[in-house]
Amino acid sequence: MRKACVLGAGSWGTAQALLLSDNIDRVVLWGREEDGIESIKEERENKRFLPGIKLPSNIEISSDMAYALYDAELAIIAVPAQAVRGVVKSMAGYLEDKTYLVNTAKGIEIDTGMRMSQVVEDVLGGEIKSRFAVLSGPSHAEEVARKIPTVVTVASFKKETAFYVQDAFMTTYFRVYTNPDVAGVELGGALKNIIALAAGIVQGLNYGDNTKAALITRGLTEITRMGIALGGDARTFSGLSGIGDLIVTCGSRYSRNLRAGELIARGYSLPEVLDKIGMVVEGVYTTRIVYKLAAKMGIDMPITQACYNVLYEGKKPEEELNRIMSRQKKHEIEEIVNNIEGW
Ligand SMILES: NC(=O)c1ccc[n+]([C@@H]2O[C@H](COP(=O)([O-])OP(=O)(O)OC[C@H]3O[C@@H](n4cnc5c(N)ncnc54)[C@H](O)[C@@H]3O)[C@@H](O)[C@H]2O)c1
Ligand SMILES: O=P(O)(O)OC[C@H](O)CO
Repeated sequence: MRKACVLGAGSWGTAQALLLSDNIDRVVLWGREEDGIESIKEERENKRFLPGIKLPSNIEISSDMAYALYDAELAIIAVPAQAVRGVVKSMAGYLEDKTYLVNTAKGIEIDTGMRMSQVVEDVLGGEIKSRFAVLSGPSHAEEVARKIPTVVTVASFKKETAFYVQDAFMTTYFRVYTNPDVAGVELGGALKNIIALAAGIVQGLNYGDNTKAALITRGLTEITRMGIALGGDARTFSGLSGIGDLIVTCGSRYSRNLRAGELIARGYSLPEVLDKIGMVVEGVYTTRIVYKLAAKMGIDMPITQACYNVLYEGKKPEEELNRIMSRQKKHEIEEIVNNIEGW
C-alpha cells in the first residue's frame, strides 16, 4: 500500500492532500494541534483554510510527525517559507531513506537569504539533494481542490526524482512538467509575490489595466534580473513557475498577495492586513529580504524597492508610483541595444 504525507494543514497542504489522494492509497495530512486538527478530523473538512471541500476517507489527519512520516514514500512541505527550517528540523529524526521530499513553500528565508532547497540541505545534509524536488507554478488551492485544470512544474537535481514526483501528482486535471533548474523554479515562485503585492496596490489605488499590465511586464524583467543573479536560468522565468505564476497571482481573486496589496493601498496597516487575510502573505517577507539582497548585490529592482518603502518605510503608494514613473529614461531591453551598432 502506497503512503504519502503532507506537512502543513493550511490551504495549500489540504489541497495537496486532496490531489495526492487521487493517486496514492493513504495520505496523512499533518498539522499542529493549534491548527484545529481535531475539528478537521471530526468534520472531514478544513473549514478555516479550505471551506466547502470534503476530505475523502483515504486522507488521515494527524498532529503526530512520526506517524505521518512512517513508511511514507513521499513527504510534501506545505508550511510558510519562514517555518520550513523548523518543520524540517522536527522531521529529521523520522524521515526514512526511501522518502522523497517535495517543497511547495514559495519564499526566501529572511534570516539567511537562502532558497528553500538550501534551507532543506542545510538541515538534512547533502544526501537529501537526490530525493528532493520543488513543485511550483500557477496553482491556487481553491481551484486545485475543485479539480479545475492546473499545470505546474517540478524541479529536481536528479531526473529520476523529477519523474517520480511528476507521476505521483499527475491526474487528468493536474498536469506536471519537469525542469532541472531548481534555483530558477524556486526564485520565480518567491519573487512573483512581490510583484503581486505591487499589483494589488495599483488595483487598490484604482489605477487601470494599463498600469497593471506594465507592472506585470516590468515585474517579470525584475524577477528575471534577480533570478539570473541568484543562479536561475533565464528561460525558466518565461515558464509556468515564472510568468505563469505571475499572471495568476496578479489577477486571481484567490491571491492573498494581491488582496494584501489592495488593502495596503486602502490605508490599512500591515498588521491589520495580515490579520484580515488570515493566511500567509509570503510577499511581505520576500520583499524584505529581496530588497536587502538587491542593495547588497547592486541589482536594480525599482518595484521591489517601492514595495519595501510602502510596507516598511511608511511611504505613500502614490508617491512611490510617481517616483518609479519619473526615473531616468531607459531602453526597454538593454541586450538588444547592446548588439546593434550605432544605437
Ligand atoms: N494557497 C495556495 O494556493 C498556494 C499555492 C501554492 C503554493 N503555496 C505556498 O504554500 C505555502 C503555504 O501556504 P498556504 O496557502 O497553505 O498558507 P496558509 O496560511 O493557508 O496555511 C499555512 C499553514 O501552515 C501552518 N504553519 C505555520 N507555521 C507552522 C509551523 N511552524 N509548523 C507547522 N505548521 C505551521 C499554519 O498554521 C497553517 O496551517 C506558502 O509558501 C505558499 O506560498 C500556496
Ligand atoms: O496568489 P497568492 O498570493 O495567494 O499565492 C498562491 C500561489 O503562489 C499561487 O500559485
